Amino acid sequence: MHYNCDMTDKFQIVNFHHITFWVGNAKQAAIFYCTRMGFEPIAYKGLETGSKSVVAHVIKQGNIIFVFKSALTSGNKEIGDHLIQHGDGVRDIALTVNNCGALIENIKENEGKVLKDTWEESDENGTVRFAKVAPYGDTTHLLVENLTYKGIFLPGYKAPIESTGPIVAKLPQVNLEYIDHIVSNHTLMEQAVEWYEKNCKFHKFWYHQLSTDISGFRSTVLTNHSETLKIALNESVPGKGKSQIEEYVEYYGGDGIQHIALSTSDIITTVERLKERGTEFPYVPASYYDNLKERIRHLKINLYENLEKLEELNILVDGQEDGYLLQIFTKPLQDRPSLFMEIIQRRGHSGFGEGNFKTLFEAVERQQQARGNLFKNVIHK
Ligand SMILES: O=C(O)C(=O)Cc1ccc(O)cc1
Ligand SMILES: [Fe+2]
Repeated sequence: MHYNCDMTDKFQIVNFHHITFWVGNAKQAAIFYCTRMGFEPIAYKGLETGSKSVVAHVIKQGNIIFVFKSALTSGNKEIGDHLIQHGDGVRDIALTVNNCGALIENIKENEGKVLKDTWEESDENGTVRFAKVAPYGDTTHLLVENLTYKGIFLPGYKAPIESTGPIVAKLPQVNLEYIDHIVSNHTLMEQAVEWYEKNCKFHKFWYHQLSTDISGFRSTVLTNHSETLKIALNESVPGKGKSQIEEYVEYYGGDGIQHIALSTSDIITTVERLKERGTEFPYVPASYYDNLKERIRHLKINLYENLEKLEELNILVDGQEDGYLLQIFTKPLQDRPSLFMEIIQRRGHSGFGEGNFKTLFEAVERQQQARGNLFKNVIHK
């Protein structure tokens, strides 16, 4: 059956609610993100709260919530298999929706995969309705419809049982504010793009393709009806060698989340403080900054930041007369070259930094080369 009516009447996907990582040791992973990136513990469930099989440490910064989960018992096949396949990584992107039931009905009409039909959970702070769906690979979306909930996170979670300690408390504030966009890597992205278009009623926001001497990729950006939420999907374009998308898919063991872009309203201070905390950023060649002054003039960007400071911190700039954005990637945040973060500041520019794509791509490619995974003249079958 085909719907002609506007499904956005029936449901809306409003925003990112939280991101869940499945990791080998949730306690240690959570403290890594607190120490390196300035998150703070806000909620917990584990043995002490009556959660016998899975532990969850919930950390927050601005509106950004990360949840780290690990198995407490031996023989947890679901989390165990996920770890063998993917290593530590993003399992789920929870989405805030205004009508869980209507979204699930739409997915069923489209024969999209529903992992778990709607259910409700309550505690003394109220009730939340959930459902769980699967867009591609082993990545899932928990749908979260807040019916009456007023607690700190979600039903069943309690206050954290430990703090980050006195030294972390002294570290400078990073001031990350919200999730700007999320990007996934795919062997082939078309099916996943269609999944979001049909099931979530997302529409295409942007499309871009680029190649270097060795490799290339294409990227499709999707957004919801009111354009409050953006996700991008990447796949390789055939080139002379292995692309960073292929490297990711090989090490992650399938399609999955490549980066999460976190926003700040003062990227210079944010990046300085992330560096003080030990977060590492890839190098951007000086030639980028040699050209930047001219590009800024050409694009008629009214740059507020100090150019030398941007160069010192390897922050990139792109935009046009009516607005611009500043962005930087971190290095991968675990041993496998899988997940990294992007830090982004928008000054009146809601698009993607087309003029930075190649520089960002090449900065990752240099790391790929250092890992011994960038070869020319690989024959593609
Ligand atoms: O512009 C952005 O936000 C990007 O994130 C661009 C990008 C995405 C993926 C890559 O592997 C390299 C560059
Ligand atoms: Fe990005």
